[in-house]
Amino acid sequence: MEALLLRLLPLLTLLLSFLVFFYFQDSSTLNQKQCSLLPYQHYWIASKRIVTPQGVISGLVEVKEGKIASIVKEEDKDEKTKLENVIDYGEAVVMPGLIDVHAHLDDPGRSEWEGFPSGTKAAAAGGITTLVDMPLNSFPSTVSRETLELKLKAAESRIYVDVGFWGGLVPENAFNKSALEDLLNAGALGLKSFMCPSGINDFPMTNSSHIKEGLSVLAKYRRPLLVHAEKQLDPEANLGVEDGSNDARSYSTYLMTRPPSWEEAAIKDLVTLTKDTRIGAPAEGAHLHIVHLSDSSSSLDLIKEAKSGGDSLTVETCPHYLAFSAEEIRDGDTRFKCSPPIRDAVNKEKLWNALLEGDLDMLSSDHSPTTPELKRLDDGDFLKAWGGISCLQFVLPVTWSYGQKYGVTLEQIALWWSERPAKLAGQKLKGAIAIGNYADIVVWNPDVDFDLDDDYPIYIKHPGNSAYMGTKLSGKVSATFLRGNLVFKEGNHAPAACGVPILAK
Ligand SMILES: NC(=O)N[C@H]1NC(=O)NC1=O
Ligand SMILES: [Zn+2]
Ligand SMILES: [Zn+2]
Repeated sequence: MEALLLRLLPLLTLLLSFLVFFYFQDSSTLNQKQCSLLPYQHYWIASKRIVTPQGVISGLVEVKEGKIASIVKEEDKDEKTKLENVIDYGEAVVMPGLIDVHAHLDDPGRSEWEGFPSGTKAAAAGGITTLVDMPLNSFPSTVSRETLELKLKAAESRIYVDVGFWGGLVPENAFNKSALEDLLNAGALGLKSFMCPSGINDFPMTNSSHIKEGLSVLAKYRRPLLVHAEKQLDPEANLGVEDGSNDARSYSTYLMTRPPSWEEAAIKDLVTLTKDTRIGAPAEGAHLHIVHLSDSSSSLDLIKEAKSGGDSLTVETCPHYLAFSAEEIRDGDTRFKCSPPIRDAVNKEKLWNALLEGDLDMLSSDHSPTTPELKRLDDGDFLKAWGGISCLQFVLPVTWSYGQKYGVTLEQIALWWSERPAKLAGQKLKGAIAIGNYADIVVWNPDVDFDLDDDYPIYIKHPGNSAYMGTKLSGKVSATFLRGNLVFKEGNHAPAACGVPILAK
């Protein structure tokens, strides 16, 4: 009996390994099916307008196992190019997926404001394939290894696009080098801090000394510090709201509470500190990134000067500063409240110029949603309403629609929304349609207009809070590929949430 068993053993082992092999192959195919609306992993995307770093070409992009395997121009195609599984998008634009380096998804802790599933579904529907989540508005704030781990847990199997995480630089950890290193070693892509109250209790503001410390730690990691650059100059300013001479429902009242001089004062401090990031200076290797610039006057001049002096400094603005102006904001319409505030039309024109001239490096959403109650749409009190624009799903069509007047090109969109953000977030295999990169791709139709009304499929949690509702936009996203998976197609998402958390190594 024993002898028989011994002789059968090799056979049994073989049988068992076959079973194991087929079981795993089957479950991965199954899983694959749920991640992608396509039945294959090796295919070609054809279009007459493919946006590459070398310009817009007509041709084909070969996708194999999640990466871009080759790019073939129409004129270089011959019989040897063996094509199978071609998806022909015709005139539609094929562009690298957008990378939003500034979004608040509020998960865990305030998922009634947004949350990973709704936020990343909105991102996929809007052509964003990667976003970097801000360390505040969720609870607790992401300011340590432990709180980053809570983020990762909350994101598990719930993200429809890739998500990276900024860690928070706050007074509590700024002078604690090992705590900051711990947070960076845990994978935070960089740090973020505020120079004014953030509106979130467990995310207090930092001063210049905290920021200096942060930069010195980041230098070693070669990761950036993102700063909300507003410095509260006269918090006691009498706005006359109490005595009724200024109406809290009027936008101009809110505008007075946060003048451009706040941005200018913060940036003055920052450009003193960024001298340390120059080659040969003590914080060489660190980088400072100013988020959501609104003031296009003195603040911008200070940034330009620092850059030309060799400081490692970049700056973003957001679509809402480019789309809207203070003059148009109606009394009580708190959907438009954000900080720094949307300023006048002259300021907006100058921001566009700075973007076109290359003085502004990139765009981000600063999607900062909340509930309708906290947005105070019922009483329209600009002073009490939550400050934050809800927009994640719409940034591509908004940039395109409002940019028409300025002759914005497809290459510029890819530069502002993909290539430069990828660099800031340290993502070498993202941000461009290039061989070897992840196949993170958006397909969209610049010529298709749509109304953002109640019939439009919107995935952000509280569409009514968005300042873009009720507008007409051009540039409709038809497909989004994430690491080769077709995760969104014509209003439908792939069944499974197959985004990956992105951690720095
Ligand atoms: N906490 C938070 O999201 N604040 C953001 N909202 C806004 O309008 N500007 C911000 O920095
Ligand atoms: Zn901010
Ligand atoms: Zn923000």
